[in-house]
Amino acid sequence: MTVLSVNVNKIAVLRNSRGGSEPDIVRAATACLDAGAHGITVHPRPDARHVRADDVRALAELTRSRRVEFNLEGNPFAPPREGYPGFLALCEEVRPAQATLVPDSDGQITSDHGFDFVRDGASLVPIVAHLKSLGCRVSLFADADGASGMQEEQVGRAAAIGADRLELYTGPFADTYSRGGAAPMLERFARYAGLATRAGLQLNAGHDLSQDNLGAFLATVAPIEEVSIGHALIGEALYEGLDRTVRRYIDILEAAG
Ligand SMILES: CC(=O)[C@@H](O)[C@H](O)COP(=O)(O)O
Ligand SMILES: NCC(=O)COP(=O)(O)O
Repeated sequence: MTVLSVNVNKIAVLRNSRGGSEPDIVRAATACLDAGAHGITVHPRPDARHVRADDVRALAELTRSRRVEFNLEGNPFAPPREGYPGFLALCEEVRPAQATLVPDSDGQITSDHGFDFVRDGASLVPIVAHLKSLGCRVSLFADADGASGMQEEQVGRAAAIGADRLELYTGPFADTYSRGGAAPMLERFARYAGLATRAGLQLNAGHDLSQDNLGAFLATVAPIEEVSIGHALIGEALYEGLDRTVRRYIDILEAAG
């Protein structure tokens, strides 16, 4: 079975909007694990717009105590700055079970592309080796739709880098799925997955996956070891939790007379 790692970045977005400590990211992650999630993902960004270094430390502690996977995502080339020690420094400190390298530029609103392994492969080799020496499984964010170049060439270069897995960037799939007619895109993803698997790479997938599109994706693209899901899952949790929560407030008001 494909395992689920819940990305809790959005809990920190809500928390930071008021500057306090609620909603509590460790409590939210604990609820996800209690519900059966297999791991927790965060993607701290250099501008600390949501998850911060302290959150990374607290979630590393939680996942260690629960013996589940902690997946830390980020750009290893982004320089450290005040409040952000840098992705590699965080990995050295907390030793996540999985480090997922993502080629985001600073200030990017969200991840929107994978690595071009022909261009970036050589620079990734020592970073991947270092992370593996720390005991991390290493995954590389990848454009399965061919946006970075020919699939055969991209997968061939990716396989030579030394990483364990590729994370298929599913944004383009989710986009076409929401507009209808995702079959050609799914075929491209399935083809890329076949090439990568034959090259000895395991596969993760993530970005804009949701209750709506996940089943269709997994029915066509295989084998996927892990999906990391955050934005849609937290939004869906609001819809699914609002009814119960509002009823509790009504109960309090009624009890108060
Ligand atoms: C790599 C990836 O697809 C996710 O980590 C996504 O980028 C979440 O990051 P944000 O929550 O900052 O959008
Ligand atoms: N790696 C993808 C991830 O962690 C979550 O992406 P999204 O569901 O927030 O788009």
